Amino acid sequence: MRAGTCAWNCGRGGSPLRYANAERSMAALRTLRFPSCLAFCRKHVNSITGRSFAKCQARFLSSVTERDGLQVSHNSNTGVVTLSMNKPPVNSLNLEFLQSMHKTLGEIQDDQDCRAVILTSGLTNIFCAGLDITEMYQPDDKRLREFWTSLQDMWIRLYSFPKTTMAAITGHSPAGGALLAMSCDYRVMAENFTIGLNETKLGIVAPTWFIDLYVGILGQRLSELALQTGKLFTSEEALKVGLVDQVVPLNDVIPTVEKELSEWKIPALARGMTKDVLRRIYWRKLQETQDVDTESFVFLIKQEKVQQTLGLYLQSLKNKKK
Ligand SMILES: CCCCCC/C=C\CC(=O)SCCNC(=O)CCNC(=O)[C@H](O)C(C)(C)COP(=O)(O)OP(=O)(O)OC[C@H]1O[C@@H](n2cnc3c(N)ncnc32)[C@H](O)[C@@H]1OP(=O)(O)O
Repeated sequence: MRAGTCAWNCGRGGSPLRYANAERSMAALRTLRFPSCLAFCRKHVNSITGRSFAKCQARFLSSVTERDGLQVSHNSNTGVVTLSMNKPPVNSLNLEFLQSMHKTLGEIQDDQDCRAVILTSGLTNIFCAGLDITEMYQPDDKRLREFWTSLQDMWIRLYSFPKTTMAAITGHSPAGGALLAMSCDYRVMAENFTIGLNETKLGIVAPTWFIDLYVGILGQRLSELALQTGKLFTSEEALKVGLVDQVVPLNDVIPTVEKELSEWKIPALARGMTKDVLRRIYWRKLQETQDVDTESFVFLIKQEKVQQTLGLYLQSLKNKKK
């Protein structure tokens, strides 16, 4: 955009009004320098493009990038980044996906224009199916270690994220999927799905740092029952026990999160420091014992009994279709 002309190309400030370019030129909104032209342009955009001003504005105020199974859309009007998991069929967390999430969260953390993140899914009916079971079944030793370290790193980054994080849980969210949601500051879930730590059903054990989160949210007694039985809570049950903060119809999940975010008008430093005080004991505990945690994971996963049960569980997922 030429300095001295209206960002909307409305003609004020020197350049001629170019109706045909009006919609395109709204991209310049990001560097809006003549806010007084807004009302004028609003009128013209409506009559020129036939699209609503709000729609055009939302489109051009957002930048969307897609990479390695993640879609990142940045709304520069609100400062909210929507991080959408988009790895069919079920957003299972494999090594590469975990690395991609870790890297992307790092970039969002450094983005000065971002004040909050919505973590959601681009897939129908699934938020995240948890860890990719194929990473743990008949694994390669080196990759297994790398996989677990990537999960630890990603979790530490998400859980200690200084900006506000909200989970828009638009589908099922077992085990590692529940961990993602629980690591956010607020959770809105769609009706009629399930969430919870069901590890025992797969013959595996949720690590201490998963359990710590559960106990923090559900309390000791309920966690004992739910963890031992590998319970998956329905959305409605999850709301009752406080595992999620709101349950709404599917189409209302994102708008509800956006509304909630707009109501969190809290001074960023105070909110961020408070979160840090509450959470650092947990992520630091893992950070200080990452190697031991990895070795204990590898040891357990390689047990013959664990491998057998994982194999059967994988098979039962595949047999579902038959
Ligand atoms: C011992 C040391 C400590 C270990 C600590 C581990 C910590 C966390 C563990 C985990 O997160 S383990 C993963 C737990 N997840 C689950 O139990 C979910 C399993 N999946 C489902 O229940 C269902 O797939 C679903 C998510 C409810 C979706 O159902 P839908 O009917 O829509 O889709 P499916 O037909 O069942 O699945 C499609 C396709 O995806 C494969 N798949 C599903 N989940 C996983 C997964 N977690 N990992 C790898 N692959 C998965 C499924 O087998 C199907 O494959 P194909 O048959 O199409 O090849």
